[in-house]
Amino acid sequence: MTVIREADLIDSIADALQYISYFHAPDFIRAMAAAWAREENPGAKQAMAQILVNSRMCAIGRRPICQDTGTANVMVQVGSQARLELSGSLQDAVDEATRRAYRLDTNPLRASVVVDPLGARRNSGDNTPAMLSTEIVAGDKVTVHVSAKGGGSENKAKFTVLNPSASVADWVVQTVETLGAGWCPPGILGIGVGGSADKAMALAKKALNDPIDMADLLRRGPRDRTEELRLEIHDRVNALGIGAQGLGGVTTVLDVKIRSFPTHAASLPVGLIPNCAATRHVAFTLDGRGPARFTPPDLSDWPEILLDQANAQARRIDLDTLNDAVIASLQPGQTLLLSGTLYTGRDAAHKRMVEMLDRGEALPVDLKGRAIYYVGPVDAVGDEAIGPAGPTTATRMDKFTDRILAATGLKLMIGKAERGPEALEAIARHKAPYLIAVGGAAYLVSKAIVEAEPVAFEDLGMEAIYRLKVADMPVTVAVDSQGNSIHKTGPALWRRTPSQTA
Ligand SMILES: O=C(O)C[C@H](O)C(=O)O
Repeated sequence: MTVIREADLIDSIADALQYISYFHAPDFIRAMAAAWAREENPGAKQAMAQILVNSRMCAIGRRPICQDTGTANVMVQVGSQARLELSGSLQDAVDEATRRAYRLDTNPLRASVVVDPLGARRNSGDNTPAMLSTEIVAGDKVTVHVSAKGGGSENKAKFTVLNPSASVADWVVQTVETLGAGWCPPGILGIGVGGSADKAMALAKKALNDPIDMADLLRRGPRDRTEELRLEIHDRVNALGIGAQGLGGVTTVLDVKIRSFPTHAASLPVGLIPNCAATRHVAFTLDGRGPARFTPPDLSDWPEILLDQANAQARRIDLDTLNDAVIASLQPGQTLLLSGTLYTGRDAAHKRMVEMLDRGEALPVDLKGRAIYYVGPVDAVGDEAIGPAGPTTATRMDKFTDRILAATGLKLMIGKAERGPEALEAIARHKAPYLIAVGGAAYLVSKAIVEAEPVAFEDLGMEAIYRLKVADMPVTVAVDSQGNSIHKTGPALWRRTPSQTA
């Protein structure tokens, strides 16, 4: 019987969480670089360029790829001939590893987990508890899959039970079309087919840990029904034209991973979980000889990309002198470099602001004529003004938008992904455009933030309101002051007929 020490397990999981916070896996870099190289829509290509440049910066700077450093998803497979020497529960050990990783002073990760989800939704402060799953397998080793799963992509998880004669591909393609861009495409689709409801979702999650090998599959052709289905879904989803960040383009998915399991004769359960541009996972095996070691990828794995050229064509906007003429002149798809003052505010801050307005109270910040950035940043280290600070999904703020715009005179919103009908109407009514920064380029974006100061709701942790000073922050106009949205026109332009259907 192999004995695995608790300290080795904890150290290995903590190191894995740190490692994946700043290193994309080489298979992901290769797939994203290939998608960037073949992209035809300049806006989508630029978004992927930012993702790749950000990724390389993070590998060098050892800072998080995305401000959403995710929930810690840990799958532990214990060999039946291995013994885990634990002082408490496995959950306790995994939580200790999570706590250590997320609170590491040289690279603190963002605490995103809230306890009491139906009530106070208080941030646990250290990203615990981890999402732990376990399995007893054959053998005398312990294998652990560690991933950091972002909220934006996890929010788009879907489940259905199809009629056994129905098409899984049809359901997946129709479903992805409804997901919008909050999951930060281009990414990976994890699909679980069969089993029971819970089994199908677990399979989908597991599938996301499988290597990205779509390029090989395209080259050699399918060998079985699962590979045929992967190819069909890959082709048909990319033909939807959603593209990077939902801007329209050739690539929406880099790969489609499918796992299946026997199921009831009456059922065809299907789970779908997307993974975003900040796909982060690693696996290791413990054999009783000490903690796992992780080898950093080679910097030559990343393509050489220069962003300066794109920035040279961007329009500079001074946030401190915004006026109606400037606002009215913003065009969907235009790239901007923002400088000046803006405020942050995301889910919890919006809810609280609207509750204050409902009670007739004054807000703690004056948003008149200002821009708000939907962001929950990572804490700063060293001489940083702020840690990685990419945008969060704006769609979640839609229900608050009309009220906030009407009550405050806010003039610009910055986030990621599309706005829904309610927000588009509010934007047109109040002539307050919506801009997007690239989800998954958080460290790059943070380099444009030169000052950051929490000014309200500090009890909300990363959801507090900050005053930021930015210098040349790169954004794209997504919705103009008339309510015209690039998330409608872009994908419509890039939609095409799938080249092959199995
Ligand atoms: O929480 C965040 O910072 C982002 C979130 O993952 C999202 O994609 O909306």
